[in-house]
Amino acid sequence: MTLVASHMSKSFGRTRAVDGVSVTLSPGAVHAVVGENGAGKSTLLRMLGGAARADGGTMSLDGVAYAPAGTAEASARGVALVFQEITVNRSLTIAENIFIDRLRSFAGPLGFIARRRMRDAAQAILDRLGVRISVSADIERLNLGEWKCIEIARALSTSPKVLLLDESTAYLDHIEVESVLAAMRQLKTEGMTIAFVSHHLDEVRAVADELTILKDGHGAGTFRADEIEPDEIHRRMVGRDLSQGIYPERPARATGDAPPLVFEATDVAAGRDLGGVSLDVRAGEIVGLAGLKGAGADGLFAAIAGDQQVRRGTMRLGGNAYAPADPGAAWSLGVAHLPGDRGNEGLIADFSVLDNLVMARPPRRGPLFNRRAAASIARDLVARIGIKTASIDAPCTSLSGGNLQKVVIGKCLATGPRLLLLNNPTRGVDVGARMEIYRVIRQKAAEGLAIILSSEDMPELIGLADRLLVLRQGRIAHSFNATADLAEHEIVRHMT
Ligand SMILES: Nc1ncnc2c1ncn2[C@@H]1O[C@H](COP(=O)(O)OP(=O)(O)OP(=O)(O)O)[C@@H](O)[C@H]1O
Repeated sequence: MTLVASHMSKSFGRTRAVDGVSVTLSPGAVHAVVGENGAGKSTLLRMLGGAARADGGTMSLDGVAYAPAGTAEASARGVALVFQEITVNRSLTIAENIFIDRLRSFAGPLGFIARRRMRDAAQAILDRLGVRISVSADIERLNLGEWKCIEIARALSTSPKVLLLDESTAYLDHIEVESVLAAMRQLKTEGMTIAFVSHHLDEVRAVADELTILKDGHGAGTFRADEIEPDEIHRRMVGRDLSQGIYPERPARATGDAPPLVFEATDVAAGRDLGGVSLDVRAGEIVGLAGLKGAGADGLFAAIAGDQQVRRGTMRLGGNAYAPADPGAAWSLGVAHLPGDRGNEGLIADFSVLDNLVMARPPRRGPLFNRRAAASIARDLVARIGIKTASIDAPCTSLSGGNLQKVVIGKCLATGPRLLLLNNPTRGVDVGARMEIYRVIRQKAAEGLAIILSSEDMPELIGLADRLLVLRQGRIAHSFNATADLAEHEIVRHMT
């Protein structure tokens, strides 16, 4: 099915999120949409998928006018959209989540849902996607990437002709990314029309036939994917040359006394995943953690951040025994945690940018909230991290996904922590903004902050971490004492 969208526009108040953008999505082809955070990618996809009403422009499907009033109408016309944020309902089963809009189609003559049939159908879709998820698994125990796969399966359950994926790979580890990219290739050969948003040009180059670049709501060109070089894409997206690399220079290794130890874990076991890990982090150090989902990094962060009680082993912070009873206790002892899922854990979306930035440690004058000090902290962070927002009082619901991520980072820095736990800090963040964030992280380390960085992005670990630990099955499988000359495959080799 061919989806033609001409001169699409959408404003939010005075923000022209999408301004006169045209795209043509063709059957049997994958069309990537790339651009900086806030460039209008999600808004464009949402209009195509019926989740946002266009202010201007026209669309057609195989030549027939198409102006969906909602996602249900789009779906009935054969267009399915996977949203950027996680929308899985944790109180439902995996199969119910996949068929959430069509539960009734599994109802028998007496109105009971034929659960077995629904489960089999759900499993068939997951298998088609190539991901190893069993429908009988407990949904609460799945990780973010697996939830994302359930959402993609939900989109496929309607047998769409057009599939729109908004940053669906951002939550996946590299094995899941491979599965989803392979599924996209397969769907393409079956004649599906596919559009997807990604900040990873390697993915774009791996599967896309065409790509459209958005810049500040405008179309900045549509190209055949094999006809444009990554540097040129970056230049058009960001408006500057990034070929010099996006990682800040590493400081020379200090000679003389080693900086003080900030954090030590000895044989720490916690939850389901963490089997016994020892590590230490010194002031000014960035220690990287690599590993597949469930390999232990999330469990380790949960233990350090006070989200999960330690089953065995000990932790020390600044030389003192450290066993936070809950996340509040960890924050107040100077441990800031940037969670992997900003939607569920990091932000209160209805609150303003200011409120979210200072939430973890609101400045006070006596017993009262000091709004003037809070505004000054918020303004400083907005400028330093480059948060694109109409004002510090705008609600976080008005920010694009990548800018939300920057707010979570700002929130962590605002507390002046001594240990910072970063879980995929640049998930969904565009390359230009990533560069800014890396600069801030490096600068904070230079000021003495101890940082543990867990990431699914191998180049990020190599580019930023001073040392790297590879986790496998809850334990440290390998340590690299330097990362400057590491190749991705050397890390991956220890992960599986
Ligand atoms: N509901 C909303 N209310 C107000 N402004 C909004 C709303 N949704 C989006 N915007 C604004 O529209 C612009 C485009 O946002 P959009 O989410 O489409 O960007 P994006 O390219 O998908 O970014 P990202 O890569 O960060 O996800 C941004 O300036 C954003 O702040």
